[in-house]
Amino acid sequence: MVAAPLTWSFSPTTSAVESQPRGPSMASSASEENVDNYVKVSDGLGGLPKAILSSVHGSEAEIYLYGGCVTSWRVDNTDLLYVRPDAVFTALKPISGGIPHCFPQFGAGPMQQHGFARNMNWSIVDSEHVDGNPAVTLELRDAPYSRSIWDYSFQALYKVSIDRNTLTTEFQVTNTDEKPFSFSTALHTYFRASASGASVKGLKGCKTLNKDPDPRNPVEGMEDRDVVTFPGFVDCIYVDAPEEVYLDNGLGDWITIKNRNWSDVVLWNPHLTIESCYKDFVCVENAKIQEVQLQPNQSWTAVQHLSKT
Ligand SMILES: O=P(O)(O)OC[C@H]1O[C@@H](O)[C@H](O)[C@@H](O)[C@@H]1O
Repeated sequence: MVAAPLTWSFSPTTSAVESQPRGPSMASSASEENVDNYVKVSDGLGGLPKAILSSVHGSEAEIYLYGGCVTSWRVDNTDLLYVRPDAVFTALKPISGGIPHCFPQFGAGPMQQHGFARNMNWSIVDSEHVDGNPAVTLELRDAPYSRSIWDYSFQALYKVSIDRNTLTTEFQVTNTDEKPFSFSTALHTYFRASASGASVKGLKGCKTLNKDPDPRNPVEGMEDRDVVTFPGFVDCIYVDAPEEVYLDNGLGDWITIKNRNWSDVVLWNPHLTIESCYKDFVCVENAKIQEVQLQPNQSWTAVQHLSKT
């Protein structure tokens, strides 16, 4: 394993609200800077910095520091993730696509939908590679913007690594405050798909909380299908889901979605509510719906491991 010297990190995390649009100095310093042979930072859309991971095996991933959002995961020259055509890269709104973070709240609640982590700037704090397979670690800390919404000191670390046909993310939240806090969270993964042909296996027998028709009052049920499809609007939480589920994206790819400590799975397809692109993706989200309670200095870690089979 080789740890690269760090050449890229941002000064204190700012929010979209506090931060000004990125000025030329930030944008120009971001263009094509090598962190090492396998990790590069360059200007992405809208001049927003993104880390590009390239494995010796040909696979690649891109991560925007805005939102700590993985926007692309390419295996065999095919991007298995999906960014919606209406996604904006202005740092004024979360990036709609890839793997947005929902933290410290999943869904609707006292704060904005899905929390604030997806609309704050994360920093690169580490990078390494193992036999030509790169990894980068991003960090998000509390800032005046997050404090104005959720008045706690925290550190979130997000390690993203790729191998020949895998993308692994490790998400760790530490309570750096002097008082306890609790949160819910998810990785809101958008997979490129043919929604009408896509299906998910492995959820049979799970308790379901169906957010359709009222996301604030989900209806309890039980999944009795071996193969769950997306015939129309789908917005459903699978509670205590297994550690492994399988996505057939309807385009010829099978993706195994393994996890450690992400206890729940959410399936979402907006159907006609996002008419322009609902046919082209499905969301299969590893989530932690029941709030995690952390005492001062305690951490919580969860891993998501995607592999194209
Ligand atoms: O449009 P957003 O804020 O990214 O959220 C999209 C969807 O995200 C899903 O995770 C939720 O279950 C849905 O209820 C929600 O509509």
